[in-house]
Amino acid sequence: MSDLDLAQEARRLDAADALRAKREEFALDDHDTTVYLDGNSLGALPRAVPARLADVVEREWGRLRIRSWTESGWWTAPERVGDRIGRLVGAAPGQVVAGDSTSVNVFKAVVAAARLAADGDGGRDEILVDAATFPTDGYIAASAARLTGCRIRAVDAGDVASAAGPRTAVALVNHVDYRTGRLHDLPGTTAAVHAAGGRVVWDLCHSAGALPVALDADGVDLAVGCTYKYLNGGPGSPAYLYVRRELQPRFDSPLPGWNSHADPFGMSPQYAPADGAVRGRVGTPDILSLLALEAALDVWDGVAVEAVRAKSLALTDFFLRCVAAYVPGGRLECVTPTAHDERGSQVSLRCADADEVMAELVRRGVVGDFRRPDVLRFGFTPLYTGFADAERAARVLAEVLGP
Ligand SMILES: Cc1ncc(COP(=O)(O)O)c(C=O)c1O
Ligand SMILES: Nc1c(O)cccc1C(=O)C[C@H](N)C(=O)O
Repeated sequence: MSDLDLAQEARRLDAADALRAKREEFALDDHDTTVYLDGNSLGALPRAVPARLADVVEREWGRLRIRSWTESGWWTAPERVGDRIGRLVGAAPGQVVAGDSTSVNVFKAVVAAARLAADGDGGRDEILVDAATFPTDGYIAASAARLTGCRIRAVDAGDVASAAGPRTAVALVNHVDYRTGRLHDLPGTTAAVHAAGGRVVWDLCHSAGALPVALDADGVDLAVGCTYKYLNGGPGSPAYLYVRRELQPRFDSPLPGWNSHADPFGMSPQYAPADGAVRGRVGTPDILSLLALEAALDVWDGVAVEAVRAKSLALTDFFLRCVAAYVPGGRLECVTPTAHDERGSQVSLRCADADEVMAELVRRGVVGDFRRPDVLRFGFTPLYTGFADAERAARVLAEVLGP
């Protein structure tokens, strides 16, 4: 198909796109000159956030000051925002708490899961870790292992189900691989680890807000994720922790700060954990970031994650078609699976001199990112990425790679 045909098809697909209007809710005023395909690293700014943040600063902090902890709902914001995230990851209210970083929540979840296993039959001393994990998860799991007397075993995420055995305390797995964009089998892996008697912690950083996640329905024990990618919460916005309701009474946090106390203002020297998701809190929440995130989540009102997923797959399929049509064979290797049930919301292409290629793409207005040693990563955020963006990105990529 010629460039013209694909450009026309892109316009037709954009015109028929039910999510098209959502793009206007984001500050993407440079979209004539820039194609932003890095929402899997830092989501774009929802237009409503600056005014809300100004209100939080000027009125809630500036005028109400300390009263805002109660009158503006600051104190309960971690659970309130957690519930809104819960809707996007298939968690009924009361199981998700927003706060801290993903790294810190990985620590809480893995140590708590290892403690649960020790509580049970005691013979479990193995933490399985996705061998290709985003590094922070691996570092933290290794520290959690040292603290809990466990040992780490790294296995491919796809092999966790078969690797889980009588020694497995917990498996820490990424739902979508950050480098390749491979989507792992959450229901099957969770069921297999459970059948072996272990617990599973899922890292949802690259799936929440990009595809349906069914934490409750799939029986997940614990999950963590960030909110600055597909949830558009802003740089360093709070992460979240899901603790399945049945496990909450036995969730023994390794970071039992005063915010997780049953009576925080009792200021007791004895620790008594709160019930419910609150138990996952640590110290004072980062209110400015948390309330920016809360405002950012408004873009999800009236949006079904299933519709986002359908568009994500259509966008990534279309991008791959455009790349195949425009880029001469042999220049790129796609490392993202083409099967829909194995693909997240990104396309990763391996090529020579990928760092220089990405730098040139960015200079020409196509913003993706480069992951060492040789991966060009393009993230597709269906709430604001269109088919014409995908076509243009592929065309500019072909220009950069040359004949
Ligand atoms: C899978 C995954 N886990 C964790 C993180 C980062 O954790 P943190 O929010 O603590 O920086 C990222 C990205 O930064 C990630 O892609
Ligand atoms: N969290 C990030 C940051 O603070 C600076 C730059 C990038 C990031 C990222 O989120 C990287 C991302 N998790 C990745 O998948 O590569």
